[in-house]
Amino acid sequence: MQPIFFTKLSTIGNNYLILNYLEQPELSLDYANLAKHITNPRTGILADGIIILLPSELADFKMIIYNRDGSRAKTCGNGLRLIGHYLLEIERFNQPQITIETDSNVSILTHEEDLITVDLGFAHSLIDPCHPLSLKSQVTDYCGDIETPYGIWQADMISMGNPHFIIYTDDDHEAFEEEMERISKNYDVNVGMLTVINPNELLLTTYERGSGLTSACGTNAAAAVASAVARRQVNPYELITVHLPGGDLYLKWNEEAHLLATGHCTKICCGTYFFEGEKKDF
Ligand SMILES: N[C@@H](CCC[C@H](N)C(=O)O)C(=O)O
Repeated sequence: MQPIFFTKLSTIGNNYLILNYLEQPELSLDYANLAKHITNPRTGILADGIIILLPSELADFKMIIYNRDGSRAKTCGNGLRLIGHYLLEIERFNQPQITIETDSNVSILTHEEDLITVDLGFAHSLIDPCHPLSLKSQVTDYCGDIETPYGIWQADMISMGNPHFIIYTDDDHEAFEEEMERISKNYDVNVGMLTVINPNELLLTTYERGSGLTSACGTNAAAAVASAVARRQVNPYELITVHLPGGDLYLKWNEEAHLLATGHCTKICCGTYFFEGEKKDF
């Protein structure tokens, strides 16, 4: 039985267990298996995933993300801000900005008091990965057709380092939950149903790859803003409020066409989980 010390943090209801291996990387652990067990709502600590915090040779710190089902994620917008919040608390975020390596790239974090902003960089098209979205992008550069029981849907196929489909609708998002799950599993992507409220406000529901419906997904919100800016549905260079089931996230497409996300983070609890390896569920 291996004791795993964790800290659980949440931002607008998207919550992760942070395992701090900065001082002594724990390399022998099967993190994928651990993620499945430790996040189990009945026999573990309910969470959307785990984040392993490690030293980095490329950046100030490194983080590795596992979803609830044990799949590894390339990056995590909310997780990056949660790591910033955690590093502030343990007094390892003493400079104006820090850099975090993920499986996808290096992201920059800044803070004002305890409000963390993450620069998620460019949005890219999943259709043509060499195509960063810009105000000159054409819809055909990033939008593709997908087959659904409702007919052919159009999805904006966007990478924020991890893969996203953004689907526009004016209908109630709840009606599409099953279909979002099917699309997520078929295409191995995070799926966002998006409604444009006005040029500074969006409504978004996300079915996350590997974690299911969550209260909020930072990279999906960034992909939604990138799509909506490219389609001239929301204003570039201004703060866009994205209303998510767990609350509001504030995003901006800046002058460099980078996506920035800001929102509050909360520490929920910390403790020790006793990992038995392969365990039987009830
Ligand atoms: N909740 C995250 C995204 C986590 C990873 C995602 N499920 C994936 O597998 O790509 C966020 O806030 O970005």
